Amino acid sequence: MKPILLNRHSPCIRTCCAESAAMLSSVRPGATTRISASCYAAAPLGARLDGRRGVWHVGSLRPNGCSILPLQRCVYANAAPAGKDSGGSAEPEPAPSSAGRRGGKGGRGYAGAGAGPRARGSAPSAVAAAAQAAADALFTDPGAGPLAPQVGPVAIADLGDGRGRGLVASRTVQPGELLLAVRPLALAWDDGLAALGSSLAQDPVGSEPTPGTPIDEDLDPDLGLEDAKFLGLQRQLLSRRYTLREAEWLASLCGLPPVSEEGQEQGGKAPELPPAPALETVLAVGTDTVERRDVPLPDRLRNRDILADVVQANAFAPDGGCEDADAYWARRQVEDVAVGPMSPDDEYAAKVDAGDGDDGWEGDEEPEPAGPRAGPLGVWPGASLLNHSCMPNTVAFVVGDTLFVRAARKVAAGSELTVSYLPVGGGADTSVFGSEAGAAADDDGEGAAAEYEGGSGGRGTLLSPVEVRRAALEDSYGFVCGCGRCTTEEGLDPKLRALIADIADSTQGLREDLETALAWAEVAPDGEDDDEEDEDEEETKKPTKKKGKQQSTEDDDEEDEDEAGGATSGSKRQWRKAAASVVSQAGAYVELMDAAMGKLKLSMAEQETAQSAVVPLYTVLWAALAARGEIEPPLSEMVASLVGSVAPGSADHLWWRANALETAQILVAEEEMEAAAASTIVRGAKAGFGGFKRPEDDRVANAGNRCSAAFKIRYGPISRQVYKALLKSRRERDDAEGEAE
Ligand SMILES: C[S@@+](CC[C@H](N)C(=O)[O-])C[C@H]1O[C@@H](n2cnc3c(N)ncnc32)[C@H](O)[C@@H]1O
Repeated sequence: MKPILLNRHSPCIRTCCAESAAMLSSVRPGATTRISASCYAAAPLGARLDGRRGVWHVGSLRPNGCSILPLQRCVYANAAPAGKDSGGSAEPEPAPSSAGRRGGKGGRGYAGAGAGPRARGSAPSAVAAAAQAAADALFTDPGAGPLAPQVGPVAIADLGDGRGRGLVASRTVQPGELLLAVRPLALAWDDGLAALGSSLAQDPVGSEPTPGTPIDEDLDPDLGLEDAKFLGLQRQLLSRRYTLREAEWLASLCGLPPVSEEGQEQGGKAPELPPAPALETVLAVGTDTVERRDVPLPDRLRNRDILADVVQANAFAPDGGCEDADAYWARRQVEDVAVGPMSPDDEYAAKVDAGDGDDGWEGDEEPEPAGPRAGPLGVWPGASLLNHSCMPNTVAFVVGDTLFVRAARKVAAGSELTVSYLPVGGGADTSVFGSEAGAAADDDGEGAAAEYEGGSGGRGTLLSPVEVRRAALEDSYGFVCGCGRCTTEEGLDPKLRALIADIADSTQGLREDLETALAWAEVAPDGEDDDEEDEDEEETKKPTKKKGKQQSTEDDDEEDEDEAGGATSGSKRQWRKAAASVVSQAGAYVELMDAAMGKLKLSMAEQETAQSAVVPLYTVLWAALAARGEIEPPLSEMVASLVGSVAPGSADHLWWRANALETAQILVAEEEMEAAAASTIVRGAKAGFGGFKRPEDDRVANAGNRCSAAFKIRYGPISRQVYKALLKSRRERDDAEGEAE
């Protein structure tokens, strides 16, 4: 069997791996597929990681061409039909482009095109057989696969107490479990908005809504991105055609009774959860292979105010499944560390794959990677019944245009399933209604809490204190959040609350101080050694950030005195002092917090709430330590970036969370082995064998700390139990895999 090689820099394979792992089943049985070394999601399919070099053996065949996530820069792996050997090192036909439907992006070519042969041996037959069975189960056993063709253990419930309807778990749900997979009623991507603006201006919505006024009336040339998205959704709801089920859902979201096929009202019948889309539908984004859409928007819904309300109350802005450009490049770096730098062939293939649809090399110019895009704003039936909590137990993210909702922790049978309407903060702008609700906190402008920026540019976030979160939610949705975290936070000891508010205020100041420090670092020399002579002026101008060795504050001051004068040493001195000051202030707050929490005998819930309230402080502290070179980059940075960049709630994500430390250990061990080979003699002579501190200890701890911070930033507080559950499920999976092999 000839191998098929996928590009190892195919981000979506990892990012959305729980869903896209299914795509691996499209590869020829026994084929060798080379993808990211960290695509652990493939394991449940029976794929096996070969060593640590990113080679997977996959053992299943889907006769159809597979095009995972055509919106992103994904691999198209068109396996030849069963029994038909393509007769070479994988030259599948180009996958049909569906990306052109959105924002004019073209399809992508086969990732391996032009990359040359990178064949590995075929998979051992036992592994291939196991993989085949596992992959087959994905399609034949409704409960087995990540895209099982039914909705997860979810039921609609009338909750009372002012929260209206909601979703509850119909049985105990494990962390990471898929709860919903839903296709949208309307969807707006950032990159489609320019088109939306001009199309709204030139092509007003055809049929004038009655009895409301045309949506286009709101259009003005300075329309902001968020408003344009909301208008775009209204326009789509107005002008598109629906399946009967969708029309019923829309009516239900409008608070109107559903209509039968003959147009009769069906008096208050509660909507059923929409069935999960078939795998083929999810993969072939934008096509309607399951149900025909032939119902126009019912006249009674042709009302601008009604549609505006539907959008306002029900639109989600979940994670797009692929991360933003920074995280994408950060991950590329990590991959380089993990599997070695790309060969020129691979680099070329990755660029083509990430580019705008060329599937071959044309001309001299290299195609530029397009970079992943942010998530869309959309209305998804079913998921629109999820109520908010500041300690949500689910996360939502988009693959293609399908919204996936997964459990972020264990949920007991009968408990309500919740999601956060606020962005999580800390720069990871994963949110449901993030921009709207977040912006509301800006206007509030009152008191210390309102000034607190919560790590997300002045917006109320999941990490903001209770007052800010509540103000944002009340402003946007008109409810006062009474979730467990809000009530716990309210009930905290007044002194501790005051301390948290104080810390929240100070964090923004510290963040600014750190920025100042980093600005100084930009102009400081890039010398390895602090007592070196200043570099020449050319070097001084280089915009580099100092990431040097560990250095105490006292040493800094002493050595500053020794330095030659002038702008260079001045910059260096300023940078060190500013960073040292941030470290010491943030450190003092952390100690205060620890002391306060130690004195008050807090319950677990109170501890978690208090800790989550100061996560932004920790972020600043880590950044300041890194700026001073006290956390050794790049490892801790890279592990944290990686953890932060995968789709929240995906199996990949949960895996990374639970195994960050282990990952760091592997990376460090690898690095250390290499370093040791080079410097055993020197180190042995300096410290004596066994006499020196193993350098990985701190670095692993740092990586672990940063990962759990990233976890908190995404999810809010996480209990020990959940963390244990994740580790346990990981261990169980490892054991099962071990036995299978
Ligand atoms: C996306 S809908 C959720 C489903 C809604 N409960 C229903 O019955 O259709 C959003 C609306 O639900 C209500 N809601 C959501 N979370 C809530 C909470 N934690 N407390 C009170 N009301 C909430 C608010 O009225 C909000 O505008």
